Amino acid sequence: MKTIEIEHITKDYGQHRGVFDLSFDVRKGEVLGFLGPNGAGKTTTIRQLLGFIKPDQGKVNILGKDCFEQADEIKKSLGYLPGEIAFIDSMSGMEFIRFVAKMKKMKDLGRAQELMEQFELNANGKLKKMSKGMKQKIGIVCAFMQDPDILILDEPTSGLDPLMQNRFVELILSEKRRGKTILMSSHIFEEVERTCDRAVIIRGGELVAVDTMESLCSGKQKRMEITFADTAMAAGYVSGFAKAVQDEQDGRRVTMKVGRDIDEAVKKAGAFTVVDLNVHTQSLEDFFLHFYGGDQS
Ligand SMILES: Nc1ncnc2c1ncn2[C@@H]1O[C@H](COP(=O)(O)OP(=O)(O)OP(=O)(O)O)[C@@H](O)[C@H]1O
Repeated sequence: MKTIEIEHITKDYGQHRGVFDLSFDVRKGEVLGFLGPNGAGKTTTIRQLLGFIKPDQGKVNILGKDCFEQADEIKKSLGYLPGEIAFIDSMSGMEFIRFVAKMKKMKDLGRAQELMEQFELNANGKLKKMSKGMKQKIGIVCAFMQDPDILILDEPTSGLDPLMQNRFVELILSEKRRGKTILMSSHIFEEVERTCDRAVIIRGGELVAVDTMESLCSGKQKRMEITFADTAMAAGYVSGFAKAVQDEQDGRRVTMKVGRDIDEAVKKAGAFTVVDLNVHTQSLEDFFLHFYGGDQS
């Protein structure tokens, strides 16, 4: 069942800025990664889901309701973390959390308290004196504290240190186990790889790819480096495995890029004496640059 449906939306800001004929959906209970370089149109898409702007063409629905016309009804089931949060600087973090809770008509702040503990957040200080990371934690508390069924998160870990990024991944995984539906834009490939079931990749406002993480990552390659006991063995290996290249400086060493043929690469080496072996996996980031093309900013 589709929880979020984006059907052929266009929001044209001119000069090829915006999103163009974009379609994808988020299924009930899945975590969908929404990826693309700066200016690709992720926030523009998310703002249409929140009903802040109306598509020029096409339809955006959440739970079968129109995101623009029925935004107020949808908001009851939705937790939203904006890319840039509009804080009221004169408030303390805790006052802001209470203010948001009041707007959401929440009475019980138990879940907010749990989240503050989980993210080691002391929200008593004034917002204007808080670091970007602390403000981001407040945004996370506000998005999750009502225990919504659907979460839309725009760059959720921006400003968080690696330890807190990890806590965030744990939070997403536990919410996923509880059946939540999550759409998350991100530049952090590791968090996408660890949390998402599928990913949508956009560039220049247009869809580039949509697939399961498993299938997207199956194209990831490894760089393998084998050192044999002598140069004759290395030459023998290269003659039997065309992808391998013998090192010009150290003739005992061969290097190659392997994917699904890793088994063949390893088994062929077994015919010789291996003295060293190194395997470097292509990062998800390097891998996705192939989809992004050369216009990363
Ligand atoms: N209100 C607006 N008026 C004019 N142009 C806009 C407006 N909002 C966004 N744009 C342009 O639309 C394009 C997409 O912007 P958007 O913020 O959606 O990208 P993004 O994928 O979220 O990027 P980032 O990763 O940098 O946050 C950009 O070229 C941006 O300058």
